[in-house]
Amino acid sequence: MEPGWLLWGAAVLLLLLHVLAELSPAVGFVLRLGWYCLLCVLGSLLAVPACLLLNGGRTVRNMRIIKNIVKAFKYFFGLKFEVKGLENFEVEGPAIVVSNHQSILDMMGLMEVLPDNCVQVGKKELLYTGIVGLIMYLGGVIFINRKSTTSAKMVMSEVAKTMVAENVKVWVYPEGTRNCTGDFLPFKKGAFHLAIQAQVPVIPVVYSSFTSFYNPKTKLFTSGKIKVEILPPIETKGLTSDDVSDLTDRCYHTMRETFFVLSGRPSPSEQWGPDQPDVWCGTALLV
Ligand SMILES: CCCCC/C=C\C/C=C\CCCCCCCC(=O)SCCNC(=O)CCNC(=O)[C@H](O)C(C)(C)COP(=O)(O)OP(=O)(O)OC[C@H]1O[C@@H](n2cnc3c(N)ncnc32)[C@H](O)[C@@H]1OP(=O)(O)O
Ligand SMILES: CCCCCCCC/C=C\CCCCCCCC(=O)OC[C@@H](O)COP(=O)(O)O
Repeated sequence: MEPGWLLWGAAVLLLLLHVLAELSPAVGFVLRLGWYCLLCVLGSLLAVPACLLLNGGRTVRNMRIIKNIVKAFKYFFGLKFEVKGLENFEVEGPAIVVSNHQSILDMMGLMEVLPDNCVQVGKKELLYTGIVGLIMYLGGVIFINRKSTTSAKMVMSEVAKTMVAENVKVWVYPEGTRNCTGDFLPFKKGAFHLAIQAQVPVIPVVYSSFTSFYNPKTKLFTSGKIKVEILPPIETKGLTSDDVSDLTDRCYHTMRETFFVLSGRPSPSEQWGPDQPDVWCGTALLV
């Protein structure tokens, strides 16, 4: 087929998709989410050779390459980030970063603020998403098996040693799963065990609620603004395993309070629970 016809075909297809998306929010939602996944695949196709050529294999240095590519994604979706407190990342040495996790779109918010030398903890299933899994592996993502507490704890304990030896920050989503309910899930304690075992500070990062522009239940995915706040580090020097619960609670309450402020919603004490408890925030692929 002639290239001219191909271009015409692509233009007509894009126009059709655009009209469909405008006519039906559900179609628009699926198309936008599909486009996001396609961007992740295309970005990975670009990043994998760059990471291999420039850094030779699996290393946290690859996160810079990944970050620079992913930071461009927001323009395709009309998303704006307003970031406060970046200076709080400037701690000497390693740290545990904890943040709320609403959707697979969080990847964009993550890369918007990701400090140097920082890797994320992710579920091992992500490793099997083809080229996207490969780029995560090359970026140094630490994969855990959520179906085995013993194995997840062993991996985390190993991380406590290596992050100090290699001066790396580790980003954990303490809710342990995506949650787009407009509130927080209870925090799991792995991140806080890790911080105390390594005697490194915890840096909380809060993203405002996505529910005004992204809601899988109502098939909403439009442009929007996300407020991000990096809170001051919480020291763990001298804390022991007895302090894990207190540290977890402290982070949870500070972050949840900040979440409601950033989201322009009444403070937690004035309301109860999630506003849409059964909102599911994912794609079937990422089970
Ligand atoms: C260029 C284009 C690129 C395109 C884009 C692609 C890629 C970009 C690259 C990188 C970005 C990657 C982003 C990845 C995001 C991934 C997000 C996720 O996958 S979130 C899901 C996975 N993460 C987590 O689950 C972390 C949070 N979970 C925990 O911390 C858990 O505690 C756990 C360690 C996983 C264990 O969980 P489990 O449910 O099995 O058990 P419990 O939490 O109930 O704990 C049981 C018990 O054990 C105690 N505990 C926990 N951890 C420890 C520990 N380390 N040491 C000792 N004890 C531990 C815990 O306190 C409980 O005891 P108790 O009840 O007595 O308190
Ligand atoms: C050979 C297999 C081919 C599969 C191709 C899959 C292509 C997938 C393409 C793009 C996927 C975008 C990946 C973005 C990564 C987002 C990470 C993420 O947010 O994972 C969710 C995880 O935190 C929690 O999972 P659950 O909420 O518990 O579930």
